[in-house]
Amino acid sequence: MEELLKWGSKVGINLPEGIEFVKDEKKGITAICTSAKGLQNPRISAPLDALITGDLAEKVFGKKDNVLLKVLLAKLKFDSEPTLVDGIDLKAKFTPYLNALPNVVDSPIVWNPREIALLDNTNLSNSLKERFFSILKQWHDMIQENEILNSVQLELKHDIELFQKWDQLSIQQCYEEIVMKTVQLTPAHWCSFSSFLWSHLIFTSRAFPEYVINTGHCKKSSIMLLPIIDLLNHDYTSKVEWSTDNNHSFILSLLKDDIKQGEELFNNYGAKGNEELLNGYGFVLENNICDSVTLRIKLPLPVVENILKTEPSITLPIIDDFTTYAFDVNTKQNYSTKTRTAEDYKDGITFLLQKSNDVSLTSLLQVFTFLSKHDQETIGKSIRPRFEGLQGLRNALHRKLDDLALPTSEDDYPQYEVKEYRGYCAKIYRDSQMKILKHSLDVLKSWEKEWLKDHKSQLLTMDKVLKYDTSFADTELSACFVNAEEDVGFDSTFDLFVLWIVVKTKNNSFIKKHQWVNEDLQVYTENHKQDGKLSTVTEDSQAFYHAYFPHGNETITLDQTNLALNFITDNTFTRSSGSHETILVSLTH
Ligand SMILES: C[S@@+](CC[C@H](N)C(=O)[O-])C[C@H]1O[C@@H](n2cnc3c(N)ncnc32)[C@H](O)[C@@H]1O
Repeated sequence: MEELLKWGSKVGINLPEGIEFVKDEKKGITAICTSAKGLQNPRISAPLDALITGDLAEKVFGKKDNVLLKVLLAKLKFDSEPTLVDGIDLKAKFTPYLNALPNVVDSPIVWNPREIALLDNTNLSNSLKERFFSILKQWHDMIQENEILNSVQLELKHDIELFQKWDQLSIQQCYEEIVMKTVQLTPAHWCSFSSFLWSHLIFTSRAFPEYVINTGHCKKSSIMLLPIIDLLNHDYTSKVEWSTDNNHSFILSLLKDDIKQGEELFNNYGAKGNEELLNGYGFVLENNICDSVTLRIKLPLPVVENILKTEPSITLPIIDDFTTYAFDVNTKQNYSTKTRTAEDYKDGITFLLQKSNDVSLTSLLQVFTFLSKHDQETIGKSIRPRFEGLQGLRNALHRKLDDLALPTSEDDYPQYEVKEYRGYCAKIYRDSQMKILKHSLDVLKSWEKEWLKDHKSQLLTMDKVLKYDTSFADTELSACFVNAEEDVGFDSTFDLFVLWIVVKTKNNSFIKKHQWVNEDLQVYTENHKQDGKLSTVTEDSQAFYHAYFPHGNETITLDQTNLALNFITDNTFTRSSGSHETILVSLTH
């Protein structure tokens, strides 16, 4: 560290008095205020010449590009030969910085198989191979495309073959064949994938946007490294400003005028959840108020097209709407779906559930409502699809929550050790994901309770039917089964509703309180006269009829059962919680 600070002052990095860099077991290097008087709005600045930017990559490899910048860092770190730019050896120039960079960033990308097993059933584990491949592909495509790097291809044969047989590789092989060389800093070649992976993680965990010093003259996505400034750890409450001057220096200002002795100085990497922090930076925050659960829903593109066309008010975000870089303090920008087409959703619709707001939950519910809607129902007016959508969403969240509670496969990999810190990160990440899901389920439950209350007069439960329609309960139902050889049991309130409709229409005996059901039935039959829906007996209706009347029934026909079953299917929802109660919703009431 001393060497790095000495180098920093030589190259013009300006650090205020009263800051000491101290090693912390969990956070690595931390910047601590040592001044008895405290620090007031301290600023750290670094001149352009002390930075590692895409311009250097361009001078070495002929093109300014983030991937080539990562290759440059790998070259400086692992190539024993000098890297000359304008007569200066960059390797020698940046040695103190290169030596101070962490050997390993604790991203799950470089965890061993046992550690990865601790993440079983989380998003991070489910997408690990996909993310690993996208880094490998970045490296592979760059090697193929760049003429200067073409010359080293022969030495990269092993890694290129790994790329080619990627589909057959297990996580364990990735670890053994690639990652071990990365974490042990023993890549076969400076341009190998193992060295690229080290560099890639250095960039994901500590890069800054170049546009701060080069506004309008670089791509928005261009990144760079800022020695010493990048030693500051993350706190999402820290107020900071990133700026520049006429000489393109980078200036980090901490907007806090009372940093006390012993306090840590923080940068702010943005409002990031633990998934993003763990994946890109290798750490998590306990009680992270920015934490979220990412839900990706893949729908057939014609369905997406239909939503975009008919329900433009439904918000359909994609992952890019949330992707933030190390440098985006203003995360979760506003996004507009107006100009999107179904093709934009080929990788799915992405929602980020958070405890702090219900925005995503509301949008998700709209999507589930849309998916539950029949042709004659509308999103705004019909309450049945809203209730059914809520049940569908609740089921989906429950499944995710249940998956997260399953035991992991950690014991399958006894040959590997678990690093305590990684075990800790996995636990905090998983627990927080579960807490957010439970919170969302609680919110859905409270919404359902509210709606049930608000729409009480339009809803009918079997309990209420049995309570008021005493003739059905006492005689009409049993009369249907007088010839049954065995006692008949009713599987569900859904089935009872179908039988109720069958019996009441046959006997024309709806009680006054339930006349609206009779009216709804007329409307329903009328609505479906044109489309022929009711003229074909469905397989479900046949199965229902044969289950209850295996030897037929003298007074109840298959056609009547078909009408009742269709009516009940289309006009009820079944609660997913507890009793799985079916509730009839009025069309006209
Ligand atoms: C930009 S660097 C900060 C300097 C770093 N501590 C070092 O030793 O080089 C980012 C890395 O610091 C660590 N880090 C930053 N903020 C942290 C925090 N709030 N808690 C734990 N680790 C943190 C993580 O290892 C992360 O990858």
